[in-house]
Amino acid sequence: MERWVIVNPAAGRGRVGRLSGAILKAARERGARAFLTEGPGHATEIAREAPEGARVVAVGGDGTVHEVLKGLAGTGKVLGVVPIGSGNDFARMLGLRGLPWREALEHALFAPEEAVDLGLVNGEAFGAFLGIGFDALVAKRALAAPSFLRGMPRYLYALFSVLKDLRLPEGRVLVDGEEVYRGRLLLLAAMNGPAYGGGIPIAPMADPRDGLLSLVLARELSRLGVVLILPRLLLGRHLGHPQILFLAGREVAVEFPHPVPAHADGELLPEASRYRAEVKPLGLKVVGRRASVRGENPAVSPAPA
Ligand SMILES: Nc1ncnc2c1ncn2[C@@H]1O[C@H](COP(=O)(O)OP(=O)(O)OP(=O)(O)O)[C@@H](O)[C@H]1O
Repeated sequence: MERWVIVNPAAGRGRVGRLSGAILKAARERGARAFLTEGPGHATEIAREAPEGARVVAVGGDGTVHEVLKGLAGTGKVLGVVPIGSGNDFARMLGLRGLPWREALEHALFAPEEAVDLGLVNGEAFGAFLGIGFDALVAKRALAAPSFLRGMPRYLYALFSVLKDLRLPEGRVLVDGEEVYRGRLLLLAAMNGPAYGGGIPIAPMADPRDGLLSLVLARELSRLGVVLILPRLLLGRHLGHPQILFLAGREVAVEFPHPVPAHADGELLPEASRYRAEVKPLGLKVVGRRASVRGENPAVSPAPA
C-alpha cells in the first residue's frame, strides 16, 4: 500500500511550517512519499494524484483535512490525520487529539482503518461539520479583520462586528423532504462530529457512524439573545433553549431569498441561497482511534500492509 503525507506549512499559525522539515523527514524514513503544499487548493490536487487504495495523511488543521478529503471522496483511498492546526475538529471527531506529532504520524501511517459517514453539501464533500448563516458570517468577517488581530481576538472582533449589524434572513428548512422550519434563521449546523470552531460542542450527541447528520437550528435571536446563549453553547448546554431545535436526518435543504455564507470544515463555500446537504453512510475511510482500541470492532477491516 502506498502512503502519502501532505503537510500544510501555513497551518497551526506557522507551527507546522516550523516543524515541516522534521515531519517530511520522519514520513520519508517510514517509507511514505511526503509533500509540502504551496498554497490553498494544492492539497486537493496532490490527494487526487495518489493511487487508488493509498493512505493519504493530512498534516495541519481542519482546512487541510477538508482539502485532502475533497481529493479522496468517492475513492477507495484512506484519510489519515496529524492534527497540528488551530482548529482540529475532524481529529477530535475521530478521537485523535492529544498525541505528540510523531506518534500521531505513526498512527496515521500504520494503524488500522475504519469508516465514518461522509457529508456532501451542494456536491462538495465535508468531514466534520457544515455551518450555514451566523457562524459562517463570523468566519468570513474574521478573514477581513485587521491583520494585527490573531487567534481568539480576531474571532471576537468578527463576532461583535457581525452582531453590530445583525439582520437575520428568512429561511426554509427541510429535513428528509419535510419542512421543519420557516422563518428568521440565525444558523443551521449540519454536524457529522460533535464540535466545530476548535471544540465548540454545538451537537454533543452527534455520532459520525450513525448514517445521519445531526442538525442544530437556531431560530430568531436578538443581539442580546446571541450574546447570552454563547456561554451555554461553549458548555454544550444550549440544546434546551427554546429557540434551538435539535434534529437529525439523512438530508437537509435550506433556502433563503438571497445568498448566505456557509462553511464546511472551517473553509468558506461558494455563497449560495440554497444549500442541500446529505450524508453517505460510512462513505469515508479514515484512520481513527476506534479500530485500534482493543475490544472494538473496526467498521472496515484493516487493509493488508
Ligand atoms: N503553502 C500554503 N500557504 C498558505 N496557505 C496554505 C498553504 N497550503 C494550504 N494553505 C491554506 O491554509 C489554510 C489553513 O489551513 P488549516 O485550516 O489546516 O490550518 P489551521 O491552523 O487550522 O488554520 P485556521 O484556524 O486558520 O483555519 C487552508 O485554508 C489552506 O487552503
